Amino acid sequence: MEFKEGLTFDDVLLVPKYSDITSRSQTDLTTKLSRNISINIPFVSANMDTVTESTMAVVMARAGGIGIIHRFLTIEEQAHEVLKVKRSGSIMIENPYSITSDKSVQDAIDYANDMEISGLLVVDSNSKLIGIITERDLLFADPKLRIEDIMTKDVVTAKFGVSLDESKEILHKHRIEKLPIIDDSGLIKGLITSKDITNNADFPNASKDKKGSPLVGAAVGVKGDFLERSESLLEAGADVLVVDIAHGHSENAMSTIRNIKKAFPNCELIAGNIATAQGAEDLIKAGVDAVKVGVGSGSICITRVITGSGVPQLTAVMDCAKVGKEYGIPIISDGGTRTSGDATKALASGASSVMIGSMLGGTDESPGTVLTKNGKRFKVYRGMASLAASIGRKSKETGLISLDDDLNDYVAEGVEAMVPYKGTVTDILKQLTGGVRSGLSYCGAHTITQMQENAEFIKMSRAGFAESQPHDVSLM
Ligand SMILES: NC(=O)C1=CN([C@@H]2O[C@H](COP(=O)(O)OP(=O)(O)OC[C@H]3O[C@@H](n4cnc5c(N)ncnc54)[C@H](O)[C@@H]3O)[C@@H](O)[C@H]2O)C=CC1
Ligand SMILES: O=c1[nH]c(=O)c2[nH+]cn([C@@H]3O[C@H](COP(=O)(O)O)[C@@H](O)[C@H]3O)c2[nH]1
Ligand SMILES: [K+]
Repeated sequence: MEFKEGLTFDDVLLVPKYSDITSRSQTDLTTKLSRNISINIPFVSANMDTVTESTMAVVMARAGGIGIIHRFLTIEEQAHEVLKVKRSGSIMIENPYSITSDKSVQDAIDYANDMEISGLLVVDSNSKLIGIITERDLLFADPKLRIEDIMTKDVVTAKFGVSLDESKEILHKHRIEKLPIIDDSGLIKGLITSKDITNNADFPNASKDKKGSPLVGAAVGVKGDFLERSESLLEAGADVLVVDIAHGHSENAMSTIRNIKKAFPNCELIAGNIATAQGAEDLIKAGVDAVKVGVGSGSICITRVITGSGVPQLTAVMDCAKVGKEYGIPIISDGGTRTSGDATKALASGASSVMIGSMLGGTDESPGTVLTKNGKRFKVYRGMASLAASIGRKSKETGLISLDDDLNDYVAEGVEAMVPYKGTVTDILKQLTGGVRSGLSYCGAHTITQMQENAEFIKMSRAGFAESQPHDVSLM
C-alpha cells in the first residue's frame, strides 16, 4: 500500500514573491464565505459553546467577519441569540418590541430586561403607536403603576422612507435617542436609534445583509429537532445555517443537507466537517453552499488520538479546495489555526475563509467568566465532544444528569481546557488581519484569490521549522 503524504501548517512555508504593494492597506481581504455570501475579512468564529453566542457574533460582524451561533442551546435560546445579533446593528429595526398601555411598569421592566433593550414602544389594541417608555421613564418608577401613567404620549416620529441624515437631524433637534417610524395610519414600521446610527459609522468594514443588519450564522445538528431548529433560526434572521457533525462525510450529514434544502430551498447552507476531496464532492452534490474542512485539527480535538482518523489540515484543505474550485463552492478551513501565519497558509492553500476557536476562546466576548490561577487570568475553552460539554448538553436536554448514567459509556473526542484571558476580540482580529495582509504582500498578491494563484509552498525540515521560531534569545 502506498502512503500519501499529509502536511500541515508547520510543515511548510510560503515562498516570498515580488510585490508591488507599498502598504498593507492596498490589500483587500474580501472573500466568499459561501456561494452567495461575501464577508470583508476571512474569519469565522467557531460554533462552540465557549466561543460564539450573540456578543461574539456582533463583534465578528462589525469587524467584517461572521460568527456562527452554536447549537447547544434550546431552539428558543439559539433563535434569540440570532435575533440579538440581527437587531444590534441595523439602521432601522424592523419589528421593534412593543407593549400595551394597560400593562404595569414591572411588566415593562421585565420585558425590557428579557429582550435586553432600553426602551419599549407603547401600542393600543390595534397596534397603533400611542407612546414610548425608555430607561429613564422606568428608573425609580413605582412598579405597580400602569404604563399609561408614565409613558411619553407626544412621541416624535418620522414617516417610513426617512433618510439617515433626516433622522439624525430629528434626533438632534429633539435631543432624543429613539425615533419610531410609522406609516400614514400610525402603524409602526420600524425604529431608528442613535446607538445604531453611531455603530454604523463606527464600523465601516462590517459585514451586512441587504437591509444593513449584521450577518450571522447558526449551527444545527443532524438529529431530532434540526428541521424545527432550522425554521426558527431562519425566521429569526440567520443568514446561513451550518450543519455541524464530527463526521460530515456520512449519510447522517447528507440526508440532513437534503432535508434542509428541500424544506428551505433558499437557505444558504454550510456543512462539515470533512477532510477529503471525496467528502467535499459528496457534500457539494448534496447541495451545500460551502464546505467546512477539518477533522481532528482543532486545539481541543482528540478525534485523531481516540479514533486514529483525520488528515493533516493543510493537505485536507488543498484536496478539498481543488474540488471546491471545480464546482465554484468555497471551502472553510476549520481548526488548528494558532497564528496569522497559519491562517495565511490555509487561505493560500485554497480556503476562502478560516474558522477559529481557541484564538477567540479567552476573550471578553466569548461566553463564560474569567478564572484566576496562580495570579494569571484564564477562560474555559472546551471541545464540543468533551465529557464536560456532553454532560452539559445532556442535562440541558433532559434535566439533571441521573446518578445511574454511566459516564464511562461516553467516549469523549475533545478535551476541556483553559486559555489565557486575552482582552477584546477586536484587538485579536486586528493582529490576525494585519498578519494576513502582510502575508498577501509576501505572496505578491492584492487579494486572497490572487494569493491562491501565486502561492508556492516549500516543505521545510525540522531545522527549517526551528529556524523559523525565535531562537537563541531569551524572550522578554
Ligand atoms: N471537527 C472535528 O474534528 C470534530 C468536531 N467535533 C464537534 O463535536 C460536536 C459533537 O459532534 P457529533 O458527535 O458529531 O454530534 P452529535 O452528538 O450531534 O452526533 C451526531 C450523530 O452522529 C453520530 N456520530 C458521531 N460520531 C460519529 C462517527 N464517527 N461515525 C458515525 N456517526 C457518528 C452520533 O452518534 C449522532 O447520531 C460537534 O460540534 C462537532 O463539530 C467532534 C469531533 C471532531
Ligand atoms: O475533535 C474535536 N472534538 C471536539 O470536542 C471539538 N469541538 C470543536 N471541535 C473543532 O475544533 C474547531 C476549533 O479549533 P481551534 O481551537 O484549533 O481553532 C471547531 O471549530 C471544531 O471544528 C472539536 N473537534
Ligand atoms: K488536535
